[in-house]
Amino acid sequence: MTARQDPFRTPPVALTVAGTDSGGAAGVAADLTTFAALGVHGACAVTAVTAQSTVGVHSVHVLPPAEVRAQVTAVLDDLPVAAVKAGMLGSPEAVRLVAESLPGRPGRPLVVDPVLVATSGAVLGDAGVAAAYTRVLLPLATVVTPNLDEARTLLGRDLPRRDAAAGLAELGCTVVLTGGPDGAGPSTTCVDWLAEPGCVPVPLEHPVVDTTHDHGTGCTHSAALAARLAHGDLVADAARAASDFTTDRLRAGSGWRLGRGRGPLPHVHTRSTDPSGGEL
Ligand SMILES: Nc1ncnc2c1ncn2[C@@H]1O[C@H](COP(=O)(O)OP(=O)(O)O)[C@@H](O)[C@H]1O
Ligand SMILES: Cc1ncc(COP(=O)(O)O)c(N)n1
Repeated sequence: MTARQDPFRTPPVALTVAGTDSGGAAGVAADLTTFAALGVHGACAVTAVTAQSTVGVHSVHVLPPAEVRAQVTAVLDDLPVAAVKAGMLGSPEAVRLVAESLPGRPGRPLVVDPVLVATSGAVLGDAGVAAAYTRVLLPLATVVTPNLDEARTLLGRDLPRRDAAAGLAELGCTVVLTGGPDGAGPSTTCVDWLAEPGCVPVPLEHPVVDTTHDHGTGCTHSAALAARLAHGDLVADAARAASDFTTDRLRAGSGWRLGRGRGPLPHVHTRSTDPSGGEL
């Protein structure tokens, strides 16, 4: 029996270090609801407060590093954190803080979603943040989950998806390069590339979901990956499960109509669309 089927079992704990989204779609909101959906207790350290909605990002307020450190320390002092997810960090200082306090290691893997630009195009991490990710944090991450634009910015080169995934894996972390629909004509398949250091990259394919409720998709995917690692999955299994969970939730939300722009995914509000009824 899994943790989700047995609500009386003490769940594993995952910590997200990320920004808030006032619209409740991305960042800390997506992470905590995804953790809950996958039978994990979520703790959080907030790095930035954003005024944002389904339409776009209106303002960003990055918190002082000392406030982020205080939250991380409070959680680590008390709770048995089994996995960490870093989302929007917002400043090079916060990137360094995560590297110092929460490096990936056996027993406490670190998933880094290197958030630089929101779906709406707003900048959530500048060139200094990108440089700190590459130099300081990615070598200490267990898994990194950039989209293609983020991977190209981090590498400073325009490469095809597979090569970008392999290039980042050379830093010593496993990479899941996420790929929503390409935009280059109608496509029925999304391909994420899984690149483990020293191994040939493997494509993880799943069907494209036609939906306007996709704000926070990358956050959902990386939080699901951290949740599965908190349950003890191997990285490759966690990556596949994260992809399945995200697709299932995109499908479940495709009939929702919330907001005037790109709406949130339903992490806990609707039944699984997985026909096998399997535990995602
Ligand atoms: N429309 C979609 N249909 C199916 N899967 C999708 C869709 N959009 C994104 N995904 C999947 O969601 C996950 C997060 O991807 P992505 O959208 O690239 O993240 P980000 O929000 O960081 O750009 C990946 O597994 C990706 O393949
Ligand atoms: C606080 C915060 N963190 C992350 C994202 C990225 O999510 P998306 O790529 O769906 O805009 C976001 N918009 N806001």
